[in-house]
Amino acid sequence: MNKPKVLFNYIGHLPECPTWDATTHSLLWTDIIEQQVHRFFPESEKHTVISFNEEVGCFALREKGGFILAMRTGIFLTNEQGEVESRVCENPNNPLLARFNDGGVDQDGRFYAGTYWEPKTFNGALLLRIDSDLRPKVIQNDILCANGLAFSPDKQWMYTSDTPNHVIYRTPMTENGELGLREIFKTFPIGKGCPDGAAVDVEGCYWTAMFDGHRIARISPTGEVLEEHELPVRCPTMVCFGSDDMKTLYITTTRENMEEIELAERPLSGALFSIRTAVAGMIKPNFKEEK
Ligand SMILES: O=C1O[C@H](CS(=O)(=O)O)[C@@H](O)[C@H](O)[C@H]1O
Repeated sequence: MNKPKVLFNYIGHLPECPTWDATTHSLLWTDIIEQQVHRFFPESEKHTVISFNEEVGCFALREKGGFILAMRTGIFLTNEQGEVESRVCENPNNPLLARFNDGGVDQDGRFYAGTYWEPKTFNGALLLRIDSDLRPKVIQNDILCANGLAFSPDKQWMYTSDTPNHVIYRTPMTENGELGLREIFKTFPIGKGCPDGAAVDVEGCYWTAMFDGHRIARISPTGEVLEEHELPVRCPTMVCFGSDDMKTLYITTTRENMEEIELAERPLSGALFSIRTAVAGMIKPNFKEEK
């Protein structure tokens, strides 16, 4: 089995939302706490950073060029340089209590972004969807930390996870994107790591970062753990597929809330890793707008 490799010499604070840009052959990700979007070109090792005024929980590339970004106070459209063109909507949660976290785009180009209920007092977070008409809809609630968004290749299931609640959910979807009732897909015992950001491969298997669990797991559509890939860090945050054959799994990790003693023991906490996989991953589509 392939071992995870360090992608390049970079240590982030809270890297999330790795996104492969097939047009430029580059990998993007956000560093939520540092309020930045990074881009790395694996061939040339060129690295660029765009800074924002708020935490960027997640983002997607727009079909028209530029980004759709879920920042603490709302969802924004920007150009390629990250300059804000318009605000799509406000954060439907109180932004003083909940920032945006995980998100992405489904195969029909709709953008989803979930929040993180930071006081952790109850499941106060939610999942929001922006369709091509740019109208926001809250599509799910009863979440503590929205995570793990991914879609099955047959478009029948939306997967999500809730990291501190140790659970992966799946929700049936109709052809036009209507969602049914959320159901539990898999739960995880306390102390063995919790499901964080995820991606799906062409066989419909769900690859999840196991936060607090030092590993990435590949889970079959029936919930069986098929593969596990150990990492030299405790907290991977999210994965995405990329490269020309879509057989490279890129992994973000974090050093958020870690003590000096742990950072000394696991100095790669916050680095980006990659693993070559036997099966290709699904392409992450760009966000589609009508106007
Ligand atoms: O996605 C995220 O998940 C983690 C895990 S937890 O909610 O604390 O269990 C969190 O630390 C991180 O800030 C967030 O981006």
